[in-house]
Amino acid sequence: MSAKSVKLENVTKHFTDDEGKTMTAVNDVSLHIEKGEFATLLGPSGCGKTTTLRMIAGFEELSNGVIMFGEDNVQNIPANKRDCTMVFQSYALFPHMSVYDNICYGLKLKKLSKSEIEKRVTPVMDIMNLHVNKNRMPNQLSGGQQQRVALARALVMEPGVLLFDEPLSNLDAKLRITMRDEIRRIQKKLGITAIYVTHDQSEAMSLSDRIVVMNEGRIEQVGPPMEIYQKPKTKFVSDFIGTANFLEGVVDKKESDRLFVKTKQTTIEVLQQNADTFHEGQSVSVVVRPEAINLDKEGTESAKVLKSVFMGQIQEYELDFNGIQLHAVVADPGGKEVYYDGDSVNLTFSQRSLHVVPA
Ligand SMILES: Nc1ncnc2c1ncn2[C@@H]1O[C@H](COP(=O)(O)OP(=O)(O)OP(=O)(O)O)[C@@H](O)[C@H]1O
Repeated sequence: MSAKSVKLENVTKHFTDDEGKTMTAVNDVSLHIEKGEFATLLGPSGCGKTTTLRMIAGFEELSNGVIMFGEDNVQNIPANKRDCTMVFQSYALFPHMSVYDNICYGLKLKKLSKSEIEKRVTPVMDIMNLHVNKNRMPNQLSGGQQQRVALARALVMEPGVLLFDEPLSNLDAKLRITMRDEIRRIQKKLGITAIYVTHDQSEAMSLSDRIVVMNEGRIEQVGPPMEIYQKPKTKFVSDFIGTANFLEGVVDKKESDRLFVKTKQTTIEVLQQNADTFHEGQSVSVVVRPEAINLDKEGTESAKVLKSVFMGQIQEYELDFNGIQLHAVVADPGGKEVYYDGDSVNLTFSQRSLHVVPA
């Protein structure tokens, strides 16, 4: 298996509907995915992630731009000749073929000998734990087992790039977690370049080296999961990834690595690496993650508890903070003072968990 890097340069896709109206599904997207990297395209329905994946696979033509696999421009290479394989949401197994024959299908098309096929298929079936089901038909398998066969069928092709189009959407919640761990384990073990499409942020967080957040056909931000969560560049990203409270205000003062934001509720000091990209007087939103809010009897800012819910590992609060509602989450509630509906509390914000984005 020889993993390939994938480069998209100014890729655009227009669609024209039956009435001749044109819409832009993917708008000037540039992206470089490294060899062996796991990258996830994440965004709301209709943001263009599947279209982007389909262009990489060769199922859709580009309206503009270039896609490279390694050093090769793949523009004139049809889908079945590209060095990539796609795993689909629907598994797309052949119902009349056994597990083994499904997995071998692509290799037979390539006219590999029986012994060569065996050599490739056996280790993949080992990794995927599929030997016991070798002779079964797809309709005798559970959803998770079918998806495992679909993944095995893709892996035996030893593609330079492995593409996933929401492959776990049809599985129940528990199995989704098992399968995503399995996908990640195998991808790491084999060093495959993987591009994965999902609208499920926890899937993207747990699988990816980098997440590509898309919105309305454009890339909003690319980065490792933690960076996307802690340092969102836009309000859209902070809202789409995790839960966010927003305090709207203006930059009152800035220093090299911090901003002082005057909001209607309070003035907040935020440690901000890119403070120099903001200017005094600029309208901004302070992203306050639920875990950035500390509740105490003593503190600088008072709030009222509207709702307090014990969830086992966490205590969730809805707070009224000078006219706006904040959602707060406190870990390990057993070891801390718990507040109840109607209580007055004081708030402090963990500076390091705050972030400022343009309004
Ligand atoms: N073949 C097509 N003809 C016309 N419009 C299309 C076609 N395929 C996609 N679109 C439109 O392009 C936009 C992007 O679609 P795309 O399927 O890439 O989004 P997505 O982010 O993958 O969404 P979802 O998660 O719902 O699959 C949508 O507005 C969609 O309606």
